[in-house]
Amino acid sequence: MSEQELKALRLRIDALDEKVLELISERARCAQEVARVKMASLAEGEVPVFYRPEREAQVLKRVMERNQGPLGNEEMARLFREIMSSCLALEQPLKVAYLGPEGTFTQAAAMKHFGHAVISKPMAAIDEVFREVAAGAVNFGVVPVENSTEGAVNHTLDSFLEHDMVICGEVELRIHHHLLVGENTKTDSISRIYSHAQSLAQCRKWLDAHYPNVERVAVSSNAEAAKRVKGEWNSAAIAGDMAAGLYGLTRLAEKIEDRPDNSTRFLMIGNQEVPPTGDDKTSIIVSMSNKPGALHELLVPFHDNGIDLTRIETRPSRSGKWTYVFFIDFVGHHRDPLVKGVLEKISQEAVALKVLGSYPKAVL
Ligand SMILES: C=C(O[C@@H]1C=C(C(=O)O)C=C[C@H]1O)C(=O)O
Repeated sequence: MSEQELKALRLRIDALDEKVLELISERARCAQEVARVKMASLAEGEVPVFYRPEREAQVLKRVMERNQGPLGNEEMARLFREIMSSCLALEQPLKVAYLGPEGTFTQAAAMKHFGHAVISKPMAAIDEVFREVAAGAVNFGVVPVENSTEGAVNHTLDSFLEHDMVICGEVELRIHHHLLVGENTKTDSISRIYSHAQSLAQCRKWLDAHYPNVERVAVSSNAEAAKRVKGEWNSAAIAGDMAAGLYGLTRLAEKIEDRPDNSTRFLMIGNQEVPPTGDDKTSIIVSMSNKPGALHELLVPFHDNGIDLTRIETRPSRSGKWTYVFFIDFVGHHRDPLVKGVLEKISQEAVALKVLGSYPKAVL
């Protein structure tokens, strides 16, 4: 390509950037106007709600539907995600607590869902994320809930039994694990591998094949594992991209998860009910009396009404030995007439039924 051609193209890009800049600024001014209208229409003593997850889901979907390429739908939506995040921060920056420390996949999930213009706060444990939201110190919390290889994150499910929380969103993240070492690590004499128990389990076969006799040490998070190896000579960590970058570690092996589609689903928890978007999911907790056919009775109304169950999980109820609660996710919003009918039917048979929340299906 000639210098001339290149110069002309760069001039075109400069001109387009000017337009993009002007349009983004116009959009941001519009969002400021939205904030003004929201404030003006408040009743006496009412707290304004700036963040509207149902609206954001619709904006992203529209972008993906209209996108003509050459950028892919996900890539385009990711750019718009960040624009919205910055626009919302002009209205009011969101405060978000997540399972830390910095560099966890939960932090990456928080950024994927809310964008980077939030004030984020790492917490040491899942339960602390719940408590931080309950105390009103942050607007939302982000916690992992299930992994496609390893199943439920029990701490999260159990925390829902102890706290009154509303689920306001979900996000799915592809999880790639790497074997990481620090600059002082003697790579031929690794005697210990640190990671979160979930991550060790997600890489079990790879570890059995490559490091069968090395001690596997479970720590509170894979970011914590990454932090530890920095100062140790004979240890490695299993963690993801964010932690590797944050602690300046070298990758001895990449993408060592046993299943290539290894993904984790995260939930956004808060106090805000989310209105229907037309493409929603609902999560409930149900406890049934311990009698024959109880689970069947619970499932029949879903089947009869053609409601798609996406997940069912059983946990000890904590209120009696050998009694259980069911965590159920299904497609639909609790305000949909069909879903309302199903929930009424179940509550007639159940010992207890709690709707944890209805929220837009993950867009990204
Ligand atoms: C602008 C609004 O407020 C926020 C910002 C949005 C945006 O930038 O598009 C969308 C929803 C809200 O989280 C709105 O409610 O429309």
